[in-house]
Amino acid sequence: MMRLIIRDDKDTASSFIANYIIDRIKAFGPTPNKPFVLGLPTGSSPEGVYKNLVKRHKNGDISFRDVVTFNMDEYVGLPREHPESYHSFMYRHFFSHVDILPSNINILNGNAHDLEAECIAYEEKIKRAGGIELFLGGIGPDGHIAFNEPGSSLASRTRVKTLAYDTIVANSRFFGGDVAKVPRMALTVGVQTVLDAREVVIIITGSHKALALQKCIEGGVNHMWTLSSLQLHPHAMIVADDDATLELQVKTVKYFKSIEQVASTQGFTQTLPDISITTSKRDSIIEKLDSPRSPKSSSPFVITSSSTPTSPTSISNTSKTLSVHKTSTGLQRSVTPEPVLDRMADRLPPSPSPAFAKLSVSTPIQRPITPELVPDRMADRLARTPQMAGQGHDDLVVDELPLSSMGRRIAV
Ligand SMILES: N[C@@H]1[C@@H](O)[C@H](O)[C@@H](COP(=O)(O)O)O[C@@H]1O
Repeated sequence: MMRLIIRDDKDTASSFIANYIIDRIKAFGPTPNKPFVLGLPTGSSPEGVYKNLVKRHKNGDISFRDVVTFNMDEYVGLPREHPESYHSFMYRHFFSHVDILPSNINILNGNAHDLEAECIAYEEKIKRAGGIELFLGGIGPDGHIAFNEPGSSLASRTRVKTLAYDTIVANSRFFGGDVAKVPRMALTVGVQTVLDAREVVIIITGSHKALALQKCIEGGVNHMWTLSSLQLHPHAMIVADDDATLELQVKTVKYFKSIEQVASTQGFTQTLPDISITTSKRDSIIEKLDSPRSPKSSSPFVITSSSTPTSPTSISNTSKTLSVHKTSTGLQRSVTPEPVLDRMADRLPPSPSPAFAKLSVSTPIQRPITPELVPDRMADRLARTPQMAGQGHDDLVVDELPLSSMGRRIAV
């Protein structure tokens, strides 16, 4: 399920994420041949995360030498050297301060001659790098992720995008408050590009993002709040500060806080993707779990706890993690045995029954309904169409229905 981690303020949310990313990189153990692929955002929200990453790097806690990065987006037509280009932002806040190899940095080129080709090539490059291990992101106040503005397809991939007016206004603060100076278009990874990452971590801070957080967590999956697509991701985590939770129900906040608390007191860290499980292995596990049981293909996987070392910055300092293990017994999953899709049929008496037969359309049902509460005038229209009688529509013709003392009779 989606995790929501709540911290008091932006600083503690930022350091939580930075520590989390460092833990992930360390656990992955990247090498030049097997680098850790990290998706990165811009914006004011992740600035604190970068600050912490740089600090930890300077302390000698983490190296980015074997990390490959893919940025989410870039403005179209803004010179790369412009202080507000996402290229400039990334070097200013992160790349210039750590040991990442310039050849490992990938940012969309918003000045490419052929923008569409640039986007296609970017997707290809991500694929060639083995896919994104962890995508860090922020959101706009309208719930957009990267530049996937409201209404973006949830199946979208890297492409050219016209910015929504809300975003132009919000981002004008980086252009001296002048809306006219904000580029109208951007290149952005798609919603599906983000969902393809093995893990997604989103930072949301400030009361101006509270409605977006509420829509994305308590609302349904909706292309008008593109972050809500994370509900479909098996390993998504949102890290919010208190202010960003202002629109959430109290019980939602309490529940997510309790998950973290219980995990910590019970000695479980909520491990996300098993680093050793590659996409293909994961897919085959899912396939096995989904395939019908047979002596040969039955999938003996069960969720258990195991002891593995965790770093001091994990959610708890205990040593248990949740992971998938093989067992010698058969499939053990605590799911409802058979999905029960529709119980309504059970409630209807078996047909034909006298009660059911009475429901035929030619027999008006008498339902006392207050006149002004009848919004559907169809019955009236049908009754006023005498030519339909005798034309094979007898079953549709209803009598002119007298008003009863209780209200009005209608036919269905
Ligand atoms: N394309 C970026 C998004 O990736 C970012 O999440 C958003 C929020 O920025 P901020 O964190 O400054 O609110 O800004 C832009 O629209």
